[in-house]
Amino acid sequence: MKITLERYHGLGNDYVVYDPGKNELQLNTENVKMICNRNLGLGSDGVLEGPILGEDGLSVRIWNPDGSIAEKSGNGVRIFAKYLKDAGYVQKKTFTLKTDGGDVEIVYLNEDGSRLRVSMGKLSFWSDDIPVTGERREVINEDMVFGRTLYPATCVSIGNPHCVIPMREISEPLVCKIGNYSEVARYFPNRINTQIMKVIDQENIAIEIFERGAGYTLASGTGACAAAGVAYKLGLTNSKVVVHMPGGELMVEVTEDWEVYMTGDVFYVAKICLSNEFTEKLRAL
Ligand SMILES: N[C@H](CCC[C@H](N)C(=O)O)C(=O)O
Repeated sequence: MKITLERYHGLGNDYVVYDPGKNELQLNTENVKMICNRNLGLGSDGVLEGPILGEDGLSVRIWNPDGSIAEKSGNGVRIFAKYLKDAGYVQKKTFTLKTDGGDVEIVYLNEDGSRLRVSMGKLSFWSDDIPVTGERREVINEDMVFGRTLYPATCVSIGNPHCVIPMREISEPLVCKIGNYSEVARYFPNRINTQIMKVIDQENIAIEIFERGAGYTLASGTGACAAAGVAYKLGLTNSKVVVHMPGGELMVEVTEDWEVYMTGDVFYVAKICLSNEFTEKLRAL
């Protein structure tokens, strides 16, 4: 059984693509964790399993490195769209990709598909969509306790759940300190992705990210869309902003009815052929 995967990254948020049409192994929580393990396996911020071919189109399953499945990934769908072009599954300039968190519209902006614009779907601040416990309301600027500190949290779904906290200064240590509590806080039945956000000016924000099921990452597409939506909702920025992250920038645009468009790059790193020994290890999990 020869297993090959393709490694890409979106602004330093790295994924491996696992094509079930080319590989026999059935992915599961345990073998995904082993593949993503940065010491024992390939190391990755997740696995993109697909294309899964259905009557209603192409879909991708998004695995987190802790073995959980995410509804959507912004860097993930850009990377996967590039894979689909590289592997010859898609020739058109634009197409719809299905995810557990809803359909996204992909537009290739250049010849090799390394720059893409994605219609990421609609933002919802409603507690039952995210979800957040308590009576049904929009979760805007609510005091939430993470660790032993109170933070002004605004929560939003873009298919997957996000908590965004505006701050004067942001840093990796700070988002990790908060994220270790917020990810599993009692407010969030499905856990949560956390971004702390610094508003630079009306057209620029910066975020640090602690992802659900992955921890600290250098960039997050859905995190960037969530933060841009929160900044606009709170009246802190215009509807079109550049989101600055440690791994790079994404352009995010929010429409009047809370649809979100994200534009950014991805990069193809390598084809990876697993050793027989590692393949056997995965098959045993
Ligand atoms: N860990 C996230 C999914 C990946 C998000 C991020 N890598 C992106 O680019 O959107 C979750 O459990 O919702």
